[in-house]
Amino acid sequence: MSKVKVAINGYGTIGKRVADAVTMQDDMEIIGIAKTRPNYEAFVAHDKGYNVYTLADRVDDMKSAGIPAAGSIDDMIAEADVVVDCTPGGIGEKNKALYEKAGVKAIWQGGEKHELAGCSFNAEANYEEALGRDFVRVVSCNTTGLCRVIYPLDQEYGVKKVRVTLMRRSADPNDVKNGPINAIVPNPIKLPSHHGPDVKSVIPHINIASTAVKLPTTLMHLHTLNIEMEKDCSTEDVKALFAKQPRIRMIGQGIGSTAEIMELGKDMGRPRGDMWENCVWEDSVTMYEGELYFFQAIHQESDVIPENVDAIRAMTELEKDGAKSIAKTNKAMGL
Ligand SMILES: NC(=O)C1=CN([C@@H]2O[C@H](COP(=O)(O)OP(=O)(O)OC[C@H]3O[C@@H](n4cnc5c(N)ncnc54)[C@H](OP(=O)(O)O)[C@@H]3O)[C@@H](O)[C@H]2O)C=CC1
Ligand SMILES: O=C(OP(=O)(O)O)[C@H](O)COP(=O)(O)O
Repeated sequence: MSKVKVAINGYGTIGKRVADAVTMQDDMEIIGIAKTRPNYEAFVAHDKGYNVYTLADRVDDMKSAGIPAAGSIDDMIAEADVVVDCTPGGIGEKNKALYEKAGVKAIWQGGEKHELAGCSFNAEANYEEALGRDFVRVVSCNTTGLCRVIYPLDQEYGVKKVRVTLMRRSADPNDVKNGPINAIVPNPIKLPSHHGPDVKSVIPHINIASTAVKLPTTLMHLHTLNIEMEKDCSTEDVKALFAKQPRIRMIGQGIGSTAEIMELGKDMGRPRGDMWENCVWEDSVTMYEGELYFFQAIHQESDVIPENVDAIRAMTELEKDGAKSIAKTNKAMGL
């Protein structure tokens, strides 16, 4: 069977990782990536063997900088079965007409609105909803992290109410433009933050409210969760449930911070030191007066990457069973 042809439009933090994760799969391949300028990321993409495409009026700029551009973004889209749009939030929306015109399937990221795709995706929670669809949005890093813990709890015990505070990294490690560098910023001040409504775009019946702040750190996000459930369960029940989820890692062994989790990712030899799983502190999992409390850390640069691979598989119906796709993706990535 021929491989599904995938194009990456926007080769930044998320795009470069999706490209590498797709390359690790045996049922899909990267036919090209798009960059708007010939910076170091474009050179690395070229050195890795990816065909580099660019905006129609910049093909010559790319060539004169030393990157033999394969053509325009339109040319790339024409070759693809699925485009994974990883352009900055708000830009992807403008590309929808291009994808419709070319009759190509497209995946957007969490920086775009739910309405753009009409289907917000998390592999564990609603894989089946994306089967055969033309347009899907993989929810943001924080929303992905929330769905991964809320969905199994809801399946097992029925979730009555979720209250979550998100302490967000303010910028990615390579981002020299954003901050704060010496402040804690309620973001947004007007509540709730987008994360609660976003969870409902994947699992509509969940009662959830979220608040969020930005902190002067680049490594990871950290969530404090408080969940009420319909059925009784113990601390040990929840730990056991989390431990068997395919994209949750229980954290202990003296790890007391996001910095040490990032060091663990590097020590494990993960590409770029990525941590694709939710990292739940085992000792934080606590049932108190019938309510669940715990901390989890989310690696914003990488947790949505396996979800993008599963979304491609669902949309192209390479695999109808979500659990099988998750297992296949995880195995190929070494997760
Ligand atoms: N970073 C994160 O923590 C996460 C981000 N997301 C979401 O993923 C999406 C992408 O974010 P992220 O990877 O961080 O963004 P980045 O800014 O790191 O990367 C976006 C890339 O898109 C390229 N680009 C800009 N304009 C265009 C264009 N018109 N056509 C093609 N490429 C373009 C830029 O490359 P160039 O140099 O070529 O201009 C840039 O490298 C957003 O929706 C974001 O909300 C989701 C989860 C986590
Ligand atoms: O999807 C993310 O976060 P979010 O779930 O808080 O929107 C990424 O970390 C990007 O967030 P940003 O829009 O603060 O760069």
